[in-house]
Amino acid sequence: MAQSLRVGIAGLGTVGASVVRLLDQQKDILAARCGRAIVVTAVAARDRTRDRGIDLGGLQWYDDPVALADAPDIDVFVELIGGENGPAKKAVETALRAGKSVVTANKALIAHHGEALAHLAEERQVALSFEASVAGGIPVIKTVKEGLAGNRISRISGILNGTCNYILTRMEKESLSFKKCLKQAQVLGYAEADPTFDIDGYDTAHKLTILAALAFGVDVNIGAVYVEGIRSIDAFDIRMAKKLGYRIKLLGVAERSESGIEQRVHPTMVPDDSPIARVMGVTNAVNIQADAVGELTLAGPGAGGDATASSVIADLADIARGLVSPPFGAPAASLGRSIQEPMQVHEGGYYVRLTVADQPGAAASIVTSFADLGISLESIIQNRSEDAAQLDPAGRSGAPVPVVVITYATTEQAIRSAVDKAIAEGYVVEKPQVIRIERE
Ligand SMILES: NC(=O)C1=CN([C@@H]2O[C@H](COP(=O)(O)OP(=O)(O)OC[C@H]3O[C@@H](n4cnc5c(N)ncnc54)[C@H](O)[C@@H]3O)[C@@H](O)[C@H]2O)C=CC1
Ligand SMILES: N[C@@H](CC=O)C(=O)O
Ligand code: NA
Repeated sequence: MAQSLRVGIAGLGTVGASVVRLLDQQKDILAARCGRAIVVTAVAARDRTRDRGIDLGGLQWYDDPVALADAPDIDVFVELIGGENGPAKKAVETALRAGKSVVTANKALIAHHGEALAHLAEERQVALSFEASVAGGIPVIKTVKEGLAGNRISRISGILNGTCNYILTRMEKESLSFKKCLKQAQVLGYAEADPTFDIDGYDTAHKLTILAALAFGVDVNIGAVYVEGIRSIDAFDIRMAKKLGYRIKLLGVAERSESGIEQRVHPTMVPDDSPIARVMGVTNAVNIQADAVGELTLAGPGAGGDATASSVIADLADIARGLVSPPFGAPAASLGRSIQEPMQVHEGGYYVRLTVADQPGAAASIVTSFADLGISLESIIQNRSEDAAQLDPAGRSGAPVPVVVITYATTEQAIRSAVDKAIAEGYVVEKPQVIRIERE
């Protein structure tokens, strides 16, 4: 059998520990498939004493991941530390400069520095692989880069953050608080070290921009993504969505338009009988629309140690087989500038919740504000329903009342103007809630 592939792993947290354990557990199957063994020979981690439930005996230990990245006795450097800059970036650059292939699960790093790192990898003719960085265990990067190489992709969208989908699912199904669900996602190892990346939508944006670069052959441009997270979604919106026949999901959507590429991340109401609405818990789903294959949907675990390790190991297997290709499919120098569609031109339906003082004329002023902007309303819900009563259980007269407006397709610009106009009328007493609706 050919020489073993010697792997150095930096970061032995949720994903790193799973990679070490799974590489050992699957060593025979991997050796048979790759024609050579894949062996962890060295690690870099901060705490030598922590019990990670894995056998680290006999491995060389580095305190500094950059020193590991430069070590002459590893062939591949695996970065599982995380973070856009700091030691992760320095170590990955060091490994690539030293002519070593790199595998990483770090979407923040790739979304911010992917192009520069791809140039470096291509110059040195080594691999820079990041299957684990998007949708955890789903082999979506391989699918787009290899499986769909003969397609022109028009749209790629989906649920790309396990933590947010887990939170929204448990809030809906078990009426748990946002805070409690987030805490549980952290305990299960789904959330980022700083979970604001999850709940404020940036993690989804990182993943989306990586997919957009692969799908459309454009630069990795995180600045081009419109981002909103799920922090403002509350139990009332979840219940209203259900009543109206929708479910709320955090979606990432990258789509070609006539004038550019739209990249957006925001909570979205989807029909509750649609396939995307049925994706629950930590599961992610990616829908791809392409000219030859038509439509394709991949679903599977989007986070968690073993599921993510599965993708890291798939990248290592490719490297063990000697497969090296440009990190973004096309050579980095050929990636075109993406022309970002401004969010204001986005068209679709909207859910708008305006909490107003319970006074005569309040609801009528909202209807007028929307009508003045030419927005057609599918429905307006403003009676003192049980939902309103829950906001104000005493049912006091004059207490704030939520007025929910569902619109037919209109533009983001029109909605923003209508909401501003409604606020200017003086009845609105809380920050409005605006959720986009995807009806198909
Ligand atoms: N947890 C998940 O489900 C998924 C995580 N990822 C990504 O994988 C990467 C790792 O994530 P997790 O394992 O969840 O994080 P984690 O926080 O559990 O593990 C990171 C480890 O890196 C260590 N570390 C920090 N600085 C270091 C340094 N200078 N030298 C050596 N080790 C250092 C930390 O002590 C920690 O043990 C991140 O980029 C994350 O975004 C990607 C997909 C899924
Ligand atoms: N925090 C991320 C981990 C995987 O990428 C998520 O919840 O999806
Ligand atoms: Na993946």
